[in-house]
Amino acid sequence: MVDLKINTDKLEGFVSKAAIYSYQQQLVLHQETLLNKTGKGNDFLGWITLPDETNEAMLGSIMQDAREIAAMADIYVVVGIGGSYLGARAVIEALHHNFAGLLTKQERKAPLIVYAGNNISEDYLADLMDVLDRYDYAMTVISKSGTTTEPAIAFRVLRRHLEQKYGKDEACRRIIAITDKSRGALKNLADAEGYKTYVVPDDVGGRYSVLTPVGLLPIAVAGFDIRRFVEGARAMKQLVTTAKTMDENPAFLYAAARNAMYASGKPVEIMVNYQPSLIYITEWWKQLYGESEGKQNRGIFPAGVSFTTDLHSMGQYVQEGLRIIFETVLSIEKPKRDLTVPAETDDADGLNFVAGKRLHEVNRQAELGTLLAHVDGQVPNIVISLPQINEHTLGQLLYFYEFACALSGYLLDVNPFDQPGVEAYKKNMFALLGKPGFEKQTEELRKRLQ
Ligand SMILES: O=P(O)(O)OC[C@H]1O[C@H](O)[C@H](O)[C@@H](O)[C@@H]1O
Repeated sequence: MVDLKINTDKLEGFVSKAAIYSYQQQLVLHQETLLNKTGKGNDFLGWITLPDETNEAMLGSIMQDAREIAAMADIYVVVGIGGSYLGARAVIEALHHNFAGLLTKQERKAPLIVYAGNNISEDYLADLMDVLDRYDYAMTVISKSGTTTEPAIAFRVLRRHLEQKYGKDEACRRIIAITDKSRGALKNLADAEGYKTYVVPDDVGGRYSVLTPVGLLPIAVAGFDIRRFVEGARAMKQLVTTAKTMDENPAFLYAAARNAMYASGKPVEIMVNYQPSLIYITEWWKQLYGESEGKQNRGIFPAGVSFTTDLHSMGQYVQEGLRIIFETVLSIEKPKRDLTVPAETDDADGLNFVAGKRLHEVNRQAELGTLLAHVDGQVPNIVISLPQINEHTLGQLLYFYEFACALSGYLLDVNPFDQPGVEAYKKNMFALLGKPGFEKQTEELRKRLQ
């Protein structure tokens, strides 16, 4: 069953319902194009059928690995960047206790997941190793291409640390590589060292890979139910790949609404949440939409805020800054916990008017009040709601975002499955570091920096 809902009522007055519904026919064609694999980037459509293809054998193998890892490690290091880590982190942080790092392993019932290889900060990695000196740990290194610099450097450093700590054979038992089936430096290394490996399928790009072992292994190690997660995605797949009208298909409505916003002069979409645990869902969404749509000098700019925290910083800009923004609120109907505001006899802080109310009720009124204030400030709002955060609803949500992204990219007439622009910084970095083969650029760039 799908329980994700999308509401575009608060776009009224900015774009007409007719303008949104005018995308209907195109969306039906794009849906077919995706399923028939006849559109742009059609060699990267393997993600569409992942929810059906992830069978019991795959889930069983990952869950078995997760049990073994849990038995040997207090900490599990996930080495990867971009699509090779954001999906796992998004789901894990959404499901985790907010202070998982301060709980014991027994309380967590699983190793603590930490992340490396998503930056090149010396301080970050050195600080991480201080911690890894003190705890039992294991790690996975995830890179589809197997050649990305950030995770490759982190893995080189951490591999040395792991081998010094446990010896080569035991270190080998504690490493799983997730990469291309046959190509890339990581694949070569994994073969040479004898690491266990999982494959990122050729036709699944990094940012669409959360339903492969790239996302599933870390999520399982963190103690969450990957079967329910895949089931959620499967339910959403069934809906968004078959429903042919805007009213039935939430991916149609989201893709159409955001394109109508863009066409009306609002090129910035801010994803809003009211739970800090959802910040990485926004980070994952930013990569998905930013890399998929930002090309050929077009695309909606994906930004994110976490309210009410950011109402005390970015709130001012959203309310009164340049009117180029629309918001998409990810609204959660029911919290996982139960906490009420206590009553005080002297009411010195004047808060007795909320005494006895759940904190969630206060948060909810903040959400509704903000929605109206922002709409009054000329910031239209789309609302995506989930009854609660759990593995099933997250599976639905992530697949919904993926399918809507593919449709939205086609509406913008770009290839939503490539990211040619990402290479520019890499080439410069290699040249500046003096990588063999980049000699000419090295000289040119160094001159420009003098
Ligand atoms: O999995 P990898 O090949 O290491 O790629 C990791 C990430 O970095 C690349 O530069 C791309 O921009 C991302 O789309 C990708 O997810």
